[in-house]
Amino acid sequence: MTTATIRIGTRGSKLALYQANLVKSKLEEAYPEQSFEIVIISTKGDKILDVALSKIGDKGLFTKELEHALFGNEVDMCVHSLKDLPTVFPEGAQLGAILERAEFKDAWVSKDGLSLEEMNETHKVATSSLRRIAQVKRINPKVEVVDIRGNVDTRLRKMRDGHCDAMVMAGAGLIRLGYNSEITQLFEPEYLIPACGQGAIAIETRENDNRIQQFINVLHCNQTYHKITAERSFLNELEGGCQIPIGAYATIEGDELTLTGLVALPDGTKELRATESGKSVDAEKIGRKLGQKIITLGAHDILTQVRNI
Ligand SMILES: NCc1[nH]cc(CCC(=O)O)c1CC(=O)O
Repeated sequence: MTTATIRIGTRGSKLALYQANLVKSKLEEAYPEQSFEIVIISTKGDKILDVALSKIGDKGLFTKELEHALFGNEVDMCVHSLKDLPTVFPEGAQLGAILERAEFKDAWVSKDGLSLEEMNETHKVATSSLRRIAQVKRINPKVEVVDIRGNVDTRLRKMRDGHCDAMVMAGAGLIRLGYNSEITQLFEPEYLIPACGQGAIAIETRENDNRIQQFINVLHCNQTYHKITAERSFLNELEGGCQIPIGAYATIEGDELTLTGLVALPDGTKELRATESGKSVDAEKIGRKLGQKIITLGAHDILTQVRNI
């Protein structure tokens, strides 16, 4: 099965490149005769670095230009952090494959090794995710939360330069870039609920592109697919994006999937949680059911309040 060079589209950040190269090397291993290349595409999210992510409010911030390249036949697939992908694909695009999920927990990165619980009014915790802000404030309302942007290296440098005393970041991003030693602690998911799809790498393709689909099938992980389907269907039911404090994580035992979701106020004063389970193959239904359940608990009030801030 050898065809024209297959082009893999990615953002240019170190993390994005790492993920795209991971996909490339797995494909090269599976298809030694086929040639693959990486094509770097810059996105709006890479260009706007001075505005808090939660204020930009654009769902396809890190993905639109990549999809443009996909439709314009400049690339044959796009590699994304699934977390950055809107829950609904644009017409003509689809989730071609999802790699086995790596670390999905959030990590605590503390300059002097203090835990979040040990900190007080003098300590600054940096994160620009409303979901993390809400949960940090719930765990320890004393700390000051400050915004931070930029890639992982920039953030670590900013912390060393005194911008903050600690940060909450996706464990997956740190581990992929070799910063394991910077992780003070991983938060258990039930304590600090991760973002829907966190830690999963997605391959987006053109609909009906059978040639590419055949190549990427070897990368697909069905268990991960069920988990992220449940998490994203929950997110979709709540019409959430990265501007809203929503999180969820699924676990699977045997063929039973359990999904726990969170909707919170960014100041940490109110938080709703709920759990739903069922068969893995019904992941989408479980996500929708959990969304409905959390709405009956009062999620709409929270979401309306957040949108009006
Ligand atoms: N929002 C940015 C983003 N998108 C994906 C990751 C890390 C990798 C992942 O979660 O899969 C990160 C950084 C972070 O949240 O700390």
